[in-house]
Amino acid sequence: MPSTSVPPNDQATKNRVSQPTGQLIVFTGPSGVGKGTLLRHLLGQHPDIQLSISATTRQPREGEENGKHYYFVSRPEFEAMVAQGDLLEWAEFAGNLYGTPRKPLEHMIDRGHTVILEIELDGARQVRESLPAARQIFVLPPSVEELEARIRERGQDSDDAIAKRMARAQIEIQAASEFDIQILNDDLELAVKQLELAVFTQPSTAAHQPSPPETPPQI
Ligand SMILES: Nc1nc2c(ncn2[C@@H]2O[C@H](COP(=O)(O)OP(=O)(O)O)[C@@H](O)[C@H]2O)c(=O)[nH]1
Ligand SMILES: Nc1ncnc2c1ncn2[C@@H]1O[C@H](COP(=O)(O)OP(=O)(O)O)[C@@H](O)[C@H]1O
Repeated sequence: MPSTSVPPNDQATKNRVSQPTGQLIVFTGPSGVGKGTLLRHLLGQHPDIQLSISATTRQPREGEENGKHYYFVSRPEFEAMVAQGDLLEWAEFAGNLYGTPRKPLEHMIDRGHTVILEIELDGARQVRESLPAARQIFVLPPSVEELEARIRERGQDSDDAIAKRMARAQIEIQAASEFDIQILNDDLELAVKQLELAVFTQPSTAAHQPSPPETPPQI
């Protein structure tokens, strides 16, 4: 796959001499499927991979830190970011706004990093339009019942927030086939291995491999 660079949006970027560019990976799946868990394992093994930090109007959960898990902002602050073109993509999810700050992402990609955007379906679709070379991965749950059990077990969302997430989950799961790669998160260890493979395998290389002959060549 060709590397993905974020379109330049200022003069300094346009004037820069050519540098290695990294790849962008979009990572999507219904709330509670285990995206955060899978990424923690992946980043534990590959600390060079960067995770984009989103802006959100959601209230911080217990243990979440501003600037580490999210940039927690007010709705007017978020709307100002949108108006100034500061976000690569953004969407409303379960009553809150979420978006990807453009500048830090450009910086990481330009420095040659692999960067992962953990974002919901609408945002993934926006990135597919603006940066079609970004690899898109979708995580599936073993079942909708198991998904709800995981959200409840996590114990961090109100009943209302869980109901909104479950309603959205049905729509998101139906869109899984739009993504380049689907990973079933049933056995966690297996799913982490599949994620590693999805991130580190270059699909264009595989696509250009000659197919093996059906019968061994005659000598
Ligand atoms: N479009 C978009 N979605 C995001 C962004 N950041 C997080 N999300 C998604 O917003 C949804 C809700 O995230 P969160 O409130 O942390 O809940 P959780 O997924 O249940 O842990 C998830 O599907 C995230 O992937 C972003 O920058 N843009
Ligand atoms: N393969 C798995 N099997 C069982 N439970 C899992 C698995 N993956 C994640 N979980 C659990 O599911 C819950 C939701 O995971 P989380 O990573 O927060 O999901 P997401 O980031 O997609 O919202 C957590 O309690 C987590 O420990």
